[in-house]
Amino acid sequence: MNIHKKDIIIIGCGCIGLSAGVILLKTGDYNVKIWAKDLPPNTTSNKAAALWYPFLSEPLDKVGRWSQETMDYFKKEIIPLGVEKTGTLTKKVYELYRTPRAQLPEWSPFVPSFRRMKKEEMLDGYIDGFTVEDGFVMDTDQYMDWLVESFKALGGSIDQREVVDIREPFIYADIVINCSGLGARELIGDRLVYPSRGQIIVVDNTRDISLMDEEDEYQLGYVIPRVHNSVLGGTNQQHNYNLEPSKKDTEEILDRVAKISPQFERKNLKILGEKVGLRPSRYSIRLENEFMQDGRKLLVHNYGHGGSGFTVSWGCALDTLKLVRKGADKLKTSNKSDVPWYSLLNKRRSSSSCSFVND
Ligand SMILES: Cc1cc2nc3c(=O)[nH]c(=O)nc-3n(C[C@H](O)[C@H](O)[C@H](O)COP(=O)(O)OP(=O)(O)OC[C@H]3O[C@@H](n4cnc5c(N)ncnc54)[C@H](O)[C@@H]3O)c2cc1C
Ligand SMILES: N=C(N)NCCCC(=O)C(=O)O
Repeated sequence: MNIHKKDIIIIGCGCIGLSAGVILLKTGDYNVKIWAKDLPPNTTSNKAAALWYPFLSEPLDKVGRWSQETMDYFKKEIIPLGVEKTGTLTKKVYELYRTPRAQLPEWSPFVPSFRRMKKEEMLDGYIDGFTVEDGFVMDTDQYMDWLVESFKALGGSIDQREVVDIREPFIYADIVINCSGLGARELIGDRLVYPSRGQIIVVDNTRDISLMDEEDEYQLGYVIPRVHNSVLGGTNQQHNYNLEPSKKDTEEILDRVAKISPQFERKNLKILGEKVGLRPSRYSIRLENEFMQDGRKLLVHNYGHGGSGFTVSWGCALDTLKLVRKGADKLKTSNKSDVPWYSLLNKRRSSSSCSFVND
């Protein structure tokens, strides 16, 4: 531990906590430790599809900027490292509608390659849609392992431990980053965070374009081609905590993706497995500073990313760094000595100059 660097503890080892940790460590200004109850592959992040596309997260203007910054970060720092290392590929995505969509998504002005689909691109049965040429998809387990490796290579360390009382990490660090996802519900009592249950099916075929039938934001139909397989989805069941795959959901997902194109009919698919994750949904992503213990401690909140954690992860990590810098400057230095008051008595006897402050 380098004593000239500020110590930071991040609660959470999902894509949000790990991205924040990498950005903080890259500055060279901080010693960063992650404390997390569950580590990859046992996080929600590992259960994600995942592709770059804002979904089930607010506020849409900030989600737009964070998504664009994340796409830039992937293009500059991750895609060039190669798919074998990071499990990430650039993939075009089509968002398909069976009814006309007059409104463009509020986040679209932030994404240069976003446009409405052309007639000649449309799939049978659909009449409208949007596309992003340079989105990315990732094999989430491989990408999460790369994130852990990158965090550790930069000097970060990871302790598997549950935080029951938010004051505990402040014994060891003046700055704590709360990347606890759905866990914020218990950890800090934020009842505005709730689970939106997502189930996916992993199949062996890979395709060249991500296809998402977005007609119904609860009964989802999507096919996301990844490096070694494709993911079919999905569900969006609010306040559902069931982590077991449901046969009924599997059947309904298969029916929905078969409607996207006959090439995804059951007879053409080889199912490799199913995954369930609980999206950390909230009316708005919480990314803000909270001063604790009379302004001597800083808690930076970065949780509630719903269906867009990967899509906004690096944009939120960069804003986390800005919040740490802004908050650290305002921290009151503790007038409470770390040394217990009674140990000053000895000093008092040896030198009359010592003045000692009652705590
Ligand atoms: C089926 C599905 C598909 C998805 N597809 C996509 C997609 O295509 N694109 C996209 O951008 N997003 C997608 N998402 C959403 C994305 O997975 C989430 O937004 C993201 O994983 C949230 O990351 P996180 O790090 O906040 O949470 P998590 O991955 O849940 O990590 C939270 C961490 O905090 C720890 N923790 C919590 N409480 C405590 C505590 N008290 N003490 C210690 N540690 C604690 C946990 O153990 C864990 O390590 C999908 C989600 C699902 C379920
Ligand atoms: N725009 C979308 N439909 N995204 C769906 C892709 C998977 C996902 O984000 C989720 O299931 O949370």
